[in-house]
Amino acid sequence: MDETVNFGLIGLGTMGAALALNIAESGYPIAVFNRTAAVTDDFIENAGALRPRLTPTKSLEELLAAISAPRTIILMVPAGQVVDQQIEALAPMLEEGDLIIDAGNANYADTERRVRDSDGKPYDYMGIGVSGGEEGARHGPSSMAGGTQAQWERVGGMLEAISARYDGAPCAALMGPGGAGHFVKMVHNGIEYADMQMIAECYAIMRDGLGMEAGAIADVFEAWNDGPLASYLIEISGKVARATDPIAGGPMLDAIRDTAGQKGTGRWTAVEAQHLAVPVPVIEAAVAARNLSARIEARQRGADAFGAMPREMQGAAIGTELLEQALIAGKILCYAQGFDMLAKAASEFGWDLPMAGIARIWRAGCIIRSEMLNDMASALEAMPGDNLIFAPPFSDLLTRNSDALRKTVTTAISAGIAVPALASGLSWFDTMRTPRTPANMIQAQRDFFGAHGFDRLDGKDAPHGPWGDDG
Ligand SMILES: NC(=O)C1=CN([C@@H]2O[C@H](COP(=O)(O)OP(=O)(O)OC[C@H]3O[C@@H](n4cnc5c(N)ncnc54)[C@H](OP(=O)(O)O)[C@@H]3O)[C@@H](O)[C@H]2O)C=CC1
Ligand SMILES: O=C(CO)[C@H](O)[C@H](O)COP(=O)(O)O
Repeated sequence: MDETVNFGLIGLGTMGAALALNIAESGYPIAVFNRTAAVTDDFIENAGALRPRLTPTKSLEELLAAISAPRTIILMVPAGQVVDQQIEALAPMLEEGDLIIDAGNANYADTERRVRDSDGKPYDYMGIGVSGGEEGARHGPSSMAGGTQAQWERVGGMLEAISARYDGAPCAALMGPGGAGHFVKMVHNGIEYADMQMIAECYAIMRDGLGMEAGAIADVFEAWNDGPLASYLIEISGKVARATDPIAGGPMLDAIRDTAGQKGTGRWTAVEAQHLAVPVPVIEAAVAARNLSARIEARQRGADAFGAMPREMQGAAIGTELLEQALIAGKILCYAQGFDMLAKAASEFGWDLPMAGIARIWRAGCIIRSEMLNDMASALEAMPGDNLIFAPPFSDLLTRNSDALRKTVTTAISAGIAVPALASGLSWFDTMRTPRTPANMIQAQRDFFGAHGFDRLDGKDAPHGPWGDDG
């Protein structure tokens, strides 16, 4: 084994520490640096058998001195200014052939800018999206690389070596140039928000509508994890529902405040979707739901002013089998929107995004990993450029399960259980099967107040309405 240190990593937080151990374990000795030196000391002390492959350093100068050319320095720090500060601090000390990789969650536009800024400088720059949380980073993440083919050839071997595997295939691939890797990771996180929100809405129906205890809800998630919904997020939802509060006893879930945090990747997805004019309402609903969850005082005020929701669900309106079918339909609609967004970005930015390849590297390692992604990879391969809802087996699954989604949404809404993600998915699906929408009214209104014109159905050249003095 070659023990030359060619890699360095800055930021030994949750992800950086796990990634450094994974890289070392996969056969790549690595030097590490952390702003707070005590964290580096702890990290090294707890590195066990991997200790000889790890070089602790106490300054950026020491870090760079510990790495031999060709030097690759991985940043695993919070997005935004911190990344820029690290690049600024490193840049004067870098030499021809050095490569900086931002492996955190960066906004793809920042990555594009940083790649442009590296032009004419001695160092190269790559943005790589890494998913899988702490466990994935330690034992096998899914990595979405942005960069040139030459850059991929330089670091792809290492990324594949540390990655998760699905049927032996590594979950790491080159997405395209510049910010493409971070764009794909951003959409992954948007889908993650939507997946999580739809699961939470099913939990709300079980808890508030069906009056089920956490243990019974855990049973349902565990059963679902043996069916078409089998996925990491369903698996951990079962574990979460099963867990007992070590402090007060009782279900852990019941002790957790209902305000969802967020670091911004879901919001970036919604904002970028608007820039691209691509409809991703399930993701947008999931972001809005997190924002609303944070307004805990306003929600209490609303309950006091207008009466608390939800109401009890009447009769045995829906069962958990129907709920499972609804979630199957919702999940397909959400992924169809996410892949649609990727396709739009590819055509807008001139990226040759490997659509089926993206589904393939999401099959293991990442937070949204699921069995369904295997079929999605085949569908995207068989019908490139088409929306997933039209590709068997998803068209068949939607035909079979969309009525359950409708019944679930209408029943939940009748009981005042908010199901924004499931409902948005359904409305998107309904619109996708409506040959004549009410947009003719919008066009008439726009023409009335702004003389914006419209197309006539009969093709005649008369682009304005008879609005007279009112218009
Ligand atoms: N946690 C997760 O599940 C995932 C996170 N990510 C992304 O990975 C990146 C790191 O996240 P995570 O490991 O969770 O974060 P943590 O908060 O656990 O760690 C942050 C790291 O960045 C360092 N750091 C913070 N601020 C500065 C600064 N101003 N200057 C220098 N170093 C700084 C910290 O050093 P110090 O010890 O001195 O504070 C620490 O090493 C983020 O971009 C995140 O979005 C990606 C996928 C999953
Ligand atoms: O990238 C991730 C998973 O894929 C991170 O865990 C990220 O922090 C999740 O986003 P948020 O904190 O906004 O829920």
